[in-house]
Amino acid sequence: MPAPSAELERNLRHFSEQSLVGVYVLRNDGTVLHANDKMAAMLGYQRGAELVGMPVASLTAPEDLSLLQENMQSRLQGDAGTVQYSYRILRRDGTRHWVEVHGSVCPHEGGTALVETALDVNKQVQSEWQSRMADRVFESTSEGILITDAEFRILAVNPAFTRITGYRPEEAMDKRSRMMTGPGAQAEINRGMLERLARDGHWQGEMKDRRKDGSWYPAWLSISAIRDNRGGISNYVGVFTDNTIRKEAETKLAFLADHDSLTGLRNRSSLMRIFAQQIEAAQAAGETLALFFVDLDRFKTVNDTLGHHAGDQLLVAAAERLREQLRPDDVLARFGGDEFVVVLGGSPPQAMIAAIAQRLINSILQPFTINGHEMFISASIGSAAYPEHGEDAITLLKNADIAMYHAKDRGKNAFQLFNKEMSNHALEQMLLENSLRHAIERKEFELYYQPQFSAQDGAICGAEALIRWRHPTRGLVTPGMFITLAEQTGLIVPLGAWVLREACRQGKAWLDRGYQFGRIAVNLSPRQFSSDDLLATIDNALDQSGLPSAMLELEITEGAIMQNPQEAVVLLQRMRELGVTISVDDFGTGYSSLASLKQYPLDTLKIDRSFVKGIPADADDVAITEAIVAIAHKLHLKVVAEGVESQEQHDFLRAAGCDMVQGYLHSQPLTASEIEQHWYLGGAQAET
Ligand SMILES: Nc1nc2c(ncn2[C@@H]2O[C@@H]3COP(=O)(O)O[C@H]4[C@@H](O)[C@H](n5cnc6c(=O)[nH]c(N)nc65)O[C@@H]4COP(=O)(O)O[C@H]3[C@H]2O)c(=O)[nH]1
Repeated sequence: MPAPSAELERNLRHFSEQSLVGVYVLRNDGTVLHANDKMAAMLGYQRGAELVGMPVASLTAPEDLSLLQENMQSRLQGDAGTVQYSYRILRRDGTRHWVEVHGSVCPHEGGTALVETALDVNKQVQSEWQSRMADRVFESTSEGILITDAEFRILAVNPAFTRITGYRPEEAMDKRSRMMTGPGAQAEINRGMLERLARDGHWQGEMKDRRKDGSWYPAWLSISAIRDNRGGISNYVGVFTDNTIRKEAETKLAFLADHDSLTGLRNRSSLMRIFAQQIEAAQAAGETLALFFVDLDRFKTVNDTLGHHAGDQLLVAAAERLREQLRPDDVLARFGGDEFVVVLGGSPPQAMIAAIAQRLINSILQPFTINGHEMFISASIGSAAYPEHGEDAITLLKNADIAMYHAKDRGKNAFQLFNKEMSNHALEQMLLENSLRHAIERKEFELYYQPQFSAQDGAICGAEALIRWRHPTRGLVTPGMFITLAEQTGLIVPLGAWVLREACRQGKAWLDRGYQFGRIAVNLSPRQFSSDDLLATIDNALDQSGLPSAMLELEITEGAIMQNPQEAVVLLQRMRELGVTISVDDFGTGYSSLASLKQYPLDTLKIDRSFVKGIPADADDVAITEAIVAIAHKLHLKVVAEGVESQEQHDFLRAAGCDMVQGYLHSQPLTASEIEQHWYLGGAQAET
């Protein structure tokens, strides 16, 4: 073949430079011999000349290099004349770009050169890829998708649409979408769905849709409007899910929050809310209400002898019997354990109240068959009426409880209406004891914390844990009302163990969150102090919580030590060996001689509130306080003054050398979250 004339070669070069496709010629060693400007532009360079001499490998995405090399080899070996293939070039900025190449060979200096014309197909490849992906999403997503025209006539649906609605694509095609326009959607259309779509191009909300089998279900639907070139809406794309399961879960959760999981009756907290609303409504309408407090007699015996499972079955059956005796709008709640509460509205007359109570009692008297055993129990019912026996839920519940107690006292299986003579002290105590027995398992106790501050510089150095009882009918009860009773009945032992566990748990939680609060002080009552398992209880509380033992301070009253001074020495010594610190509470009231103190392993003395109260006016209190501080310091003990209410008391105590102060002047006892706030805000400093 004759060599091209110089003119032809010039023209070819010119043609190559003008070309809209990229052209490059490679030597058989893979370096660039010639490249046009279009090729250079595709690769991110200014001029084709810049590429001359560069190895084609550096202009190719590494993952496609072997493909390129194979194609070059087959041409160089004469196996192929022209080839066509696509690969990714590597641009100057490191990005990749798809090109479609037509490759051939031409003679060059007695050998062969490779000629490549490259077409930029990047956009095309990407859009094909996107459309493949969109197809895959359309096919495989769990959301139903439907595409309609501007009149909501269905053009396409995906498999999930069929799964949710039951309609196959051919059944849905060309029909107007009922979900978007049908009766279930009417309210939304009226509420401006179409305007929203026209204005914002998007709408979402809940639709009622009907499946092929005729059943309705809630669909969470989101519609997007697609516009044509002239800006008009040409299509809608709807994406929806079947909301049934979520709705059911929401309803179930709401139900669980308000109902007792065993019997399905209202629980105590929802009863209190409903009852308060009923009282308000009755007050507005000038109506009366009747409240029953129902307690199953001998339930505990069944539970103890046949086990919890049988007990549970009995409760469910008893609840069902009570429900059968009432009208649907009477309120029936499980108050706790074997106690139920009924509220009758609409001014029930006295005779009717008694008749309904008797019906409830009779229903429980019928034998129950549980696990093949026949069981006989009975019920005692106390009743109180609004507004005659109380104007708020708590008072009415308390009075119905008192009346119930009277019914039990009269030999059980009876109904008793409350009257004012019933509320005497002895009975109150009995009731209190009764509910105290259930209070731990019902988680009715809380700990409050009163901070202790350094008298000298105001820094926080500890907090005393003080128990509170959130009583179901009496509200927040302070320890003065029940600690003595708990002592007398022995309930203080499990209660005290709970206090220890809870205080240690809370202390460790604060520690983990970085609070510097010094020590947590926990009161030990005399009965706890003499209980055999005290050391094990302390050890367990520390062990379970992980609170360092040095951060726990145990407060023992002077009286408790004096009850048995010899044993106290040994016990205190062993407590010390656990690593806790020990303080003597109410110091000055227990007639211990100050001199005898030195035989006890103590860390702190707490000056009783009764002395603090008198200072600085009362000379005796002043003298006692000064003496306690002086001797305590001689014995290397710290002194805390409790019940500090005034600035004068504080100033006096500071001047007397008292180490720490605790009292309303600085802070009331606070809930765990309040005291955190206090530390944070107060920068752990008392203001005085
Ligand atoms: N007037 C006055 N009172 C102040 C002032 N600052 C604090 N107080 C109150 O004084 C009591 C101090 O606790 P305590 O002497 O150990 O006296 C305690 C303690 O003996 C006992 N107690 C409290 N929690 C527990 C506990 O968890 N276990 C045992 N065994 N006893 C506890 O009940 C007692 C009374 O506790 P609270 O009612 O919480 O009463 C707390 C506290 O609220 C003040 O400035 N002025």
